[in-house]
Amino acid sequence: MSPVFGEPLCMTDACHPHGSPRRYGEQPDPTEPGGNSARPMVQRLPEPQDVVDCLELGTFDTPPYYSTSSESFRNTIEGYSAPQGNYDPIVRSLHNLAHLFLNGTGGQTHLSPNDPIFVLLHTFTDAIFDEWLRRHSPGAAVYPMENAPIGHNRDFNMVPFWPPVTNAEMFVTAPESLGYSYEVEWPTRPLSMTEVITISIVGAVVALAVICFVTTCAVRVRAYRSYEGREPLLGEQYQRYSDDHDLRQDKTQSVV
Ligand SMILES: O=C1C=c2cc(C(=O)O)[nH]c2=CC1=O
Repeated sequence: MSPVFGEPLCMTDACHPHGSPRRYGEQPDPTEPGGNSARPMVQRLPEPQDVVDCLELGTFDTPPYYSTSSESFRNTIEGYSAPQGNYDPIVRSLHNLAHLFLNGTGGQTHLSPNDPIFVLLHTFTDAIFDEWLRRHSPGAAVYPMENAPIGHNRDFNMVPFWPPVTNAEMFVTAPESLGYSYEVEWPTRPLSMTEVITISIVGAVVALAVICFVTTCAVRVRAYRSYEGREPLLGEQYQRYSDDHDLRQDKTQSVV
């Protein structure tokens, strides 16, 4: 039976042992082991603008280095903050929002890797992280040295990788250090009103300067052309005042 949107969902463990809502009386769908193949819990996916916003966050992580961190790129890309970085307990964005939209198997932490789309979602999330590192290295790209949850300080080994690899060793841009790169056309931020006004004013001033320059050149060329061919008042045959003056001085000296 196909699910009917808008019907009440059972939200108790008695109805859905894996913790996902299923309609009363509905049998688990073997192709959806997570259940909850009815209406998604959220009605929208992340937007390109959300990616633009989170890429602008200037700090990798902030205390308490947890899912409650505010103005933290890590917590924002994870999806516990608004895309602009402010933490709000009811907000789900970016990676988490995509998981919740997937619903069913892809929407539950302990099952989501079974959904093939998991790889695409996490690869794209890593591509955003790689782009953030590229844009903010080395200034803002600082991994917490201490006080992060266990296993998440800078020099701690990442669990469960073997041979051991520290968080710091993976806090590097992929093309330079890991031997792969992502081919993504990143969305761009639309200009703010202030930027539009500033660009318009600068453009107008530059245009005015060009017009003034061209007009001045044209007037000078015209003046020069109208001067050409006219007889100068003082021709070459006339002695200049300074020559005349020098001559007279010489004469005076010889008399004396
Ligand atoms: O598989 C996952 C499912 C998730 C659900 C949330 C949530 O924000 O409620 N976050 C998730 C991460 C997952 O990896």
